[in-house]
Amino acid sequence: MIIRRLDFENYRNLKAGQMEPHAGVNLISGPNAQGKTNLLEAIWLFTGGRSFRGAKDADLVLRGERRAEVNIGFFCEEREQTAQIAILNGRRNAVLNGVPLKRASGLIGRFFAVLFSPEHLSLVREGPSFRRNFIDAALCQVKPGYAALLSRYNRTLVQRNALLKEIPRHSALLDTLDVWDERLAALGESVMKGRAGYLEKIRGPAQKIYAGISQNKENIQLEYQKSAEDLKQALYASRRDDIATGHTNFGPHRDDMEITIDSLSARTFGSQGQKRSVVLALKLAEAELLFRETGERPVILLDDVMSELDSGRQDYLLNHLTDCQVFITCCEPDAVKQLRDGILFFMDGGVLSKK
Ligand SMILES: Nc1ncnc2c1ncn2[C@@H]1O[C@H](COP(=O)(O)OP(=O)(O)OP(=O)(O)O)[C@@H](O)[C@H]1O
Repeated sequence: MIIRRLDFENYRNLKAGQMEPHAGVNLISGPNAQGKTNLLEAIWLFTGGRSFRGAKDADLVLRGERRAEVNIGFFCEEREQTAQIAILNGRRNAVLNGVPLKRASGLIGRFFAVLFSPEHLSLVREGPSFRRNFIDAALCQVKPGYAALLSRYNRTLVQRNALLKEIPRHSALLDTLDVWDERLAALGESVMKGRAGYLEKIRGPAQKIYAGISQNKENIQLEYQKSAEDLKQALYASRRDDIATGHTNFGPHRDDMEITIDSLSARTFGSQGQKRSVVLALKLAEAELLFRETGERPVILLDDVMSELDSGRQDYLLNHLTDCQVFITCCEPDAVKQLRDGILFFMDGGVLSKK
């Protein structure tokens, strides 16, 4: 997947401009608040997803204007293609190869990108839900039916929890718990199998990439941690606790992914740079898996990735991701000097220029 050209009009603070990116690395430098992230966000919208900053579509239009538009020409599935995103009246519309799509989400599966943004550091810094979400989001992209399975599991979990809260007041309802346990255990086992399987696949690429980032000085290990080995049995055994607390204490909603660097927990012992490197390795490994599943290498979007990384790690990102097209934003003037091949852009007040 290669973006050949991109133009924008009234997208956030990007008034009007265009770029012809390099097929390799595109480094977008500039001081804070100039529009670098806005540019990555505009590219991200072509995945069919919403703003990765949780913004409403209406907020994506330059203040005071009615309509925003972003166009790309890109090479995918061995042919040149075009796509357009337009935002009008708080709605995002998409056109693919001249054909208007019913919904902007119709672009899902037609344009692939993998994004690193500083918010993703929660994956290592925060609690298990961020790690579960990472695996779930990645699986939804590559495994047909996984999103539906997950939502069935979550719905069943909500229903079981509602029942647990009712049982103390209506003891006859205890008899119906068997049915819900059976259902939840079956769905839960499938979710856990899917996640553990994904981890098996991503482990090798993530280890290789992490070794590259750390210049072969460190190793990471990823392990899926189940809250229960036999879910049906665990649900049965914890009924008393579950009824007392009013929620289900075992299942994939309580699982985690343990990440260690040289056998020490990345969350507890990792430095800022190591944590950042772990998240990068996971994201780049996700891109590798997308390639294996779809045959397309996603565009890599790295927002504000350089800070906290030493020059060796920065060098890896700038000069060793040779298989895919990469867009990197950065504020560090020194990082820019390390770029060996690629194009250096400068963003100033929403105006993009080549350096
Ligand atoms: N709808 C909008 N209309 C006009 N300006 C906007 C709109 N949305 C955001 N902005 C402006 O865009 C700027 C932020 O741009 P962006 O987040 O891309 O910065 P950045 O260059 O990535 O900075 P940093 O290096 O700090 O991450 C802010 O000044 C903000 O006010």
